[in-house]
Amino acid sequence: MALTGRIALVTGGAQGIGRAISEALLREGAKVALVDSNPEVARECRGRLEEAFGVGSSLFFECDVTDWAKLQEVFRKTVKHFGHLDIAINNAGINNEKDWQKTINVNLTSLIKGTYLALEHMSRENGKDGGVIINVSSMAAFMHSPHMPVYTATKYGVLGFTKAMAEASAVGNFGVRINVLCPAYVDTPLLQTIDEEDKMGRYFKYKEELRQSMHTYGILDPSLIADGMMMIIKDGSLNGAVMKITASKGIHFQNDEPMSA
Ligand SMILES: NC(=O)C1=CN([C@@H]2O[C@H](COP(=O)(O)OP(=O)(O)OC[C@H]3O[C@@H](n4cnc5c(N)ncnc54)[C@H](O)[C@@H]3O)[C@@H](O)[C@H]2O)C=CC1
Ligand SMILES: CCCCC/C=C\C=C\C(=O)C/C=C\C/C=C\CCCC(=O)O
Repeated sequence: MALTGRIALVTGGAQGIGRAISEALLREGAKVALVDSNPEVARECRGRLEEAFGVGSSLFFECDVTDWAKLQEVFRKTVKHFGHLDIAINNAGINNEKDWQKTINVNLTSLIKGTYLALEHMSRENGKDGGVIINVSSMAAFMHSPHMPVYTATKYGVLGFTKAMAEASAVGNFGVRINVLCPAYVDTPLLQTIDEEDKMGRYFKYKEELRQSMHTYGILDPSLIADGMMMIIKDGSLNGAVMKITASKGIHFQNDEPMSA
């Protein structure tokens, strides 16, 4: 997929991984709608992106992805403004083991809603031209960390939902490729939550173990995650792909064993 003139929507786009992919897309000539709930980081991000890529290239929406009506409006306004939608990246995510229901709501429920909204605007079923969706999971979907059980559960959920949806898209001829990305630790403000008792709850006491785990497995640069996303966006053969990105193996794919009866 050539990216000039393509239209992308990125949730959690103003910081960390979301910002890195937004910048990569803009560099290659795409136009990007950035959706973020944090007005401060969004303001800073907006200034930088408009300076670097021009005022018309990006759109900013202050929106909490858990607000269903607002999220619907954001997709509608993006399509109205740019004319259509080609790429949706459901990236917004949090770590909050204390308010764990919020973690499920942001990381899983809202990602499912984001996927359905993206399909509404891209699927051939709705008379649209197709596109690509990337859902952001984590290596936590493969690692069973005892210090982040609900976060881990949401990332397992994202993995399973996305694989099932990819097959639904193939079977239903939606014309939309749906893939999942599973990074290991990435150098973003999310990692700092291990020092926040109100986010870690009963697992706060394990923060040194988590720090040690980061040391053991390494911490990736967000630009590498953006590189992986760009590979998925550009490779038209990928649907249902599970891309892992780790310090030890770099960008690689998970291959499931075929099920036997
Ligand atoms: N940083 C890491 O080590 C890893 C992160 N991930 C996943 O990557 C995704 C992005 O994470 P990071 O960039 O690291 O986090 P981050 O905390 O640096 O950035 C997340 C962005 O999402 C926004 N956001 C959070 N809740 C939101 C909501 N309810 N509605 C709208 N926007 C919201 C934040 O304001 C922020 O701008 C998450 O899904 C995370 O679980 C996956 C593997 C590793
Ligand atoms: C509740 C505690 C959270 C603390 C850290 C915050 C965010 C973590 C984000 C992740 O998604 C990272 C998850 C897992 C990575 C773990 C190991 C990767 C090892 C991969 C390898 O090299 O084999």
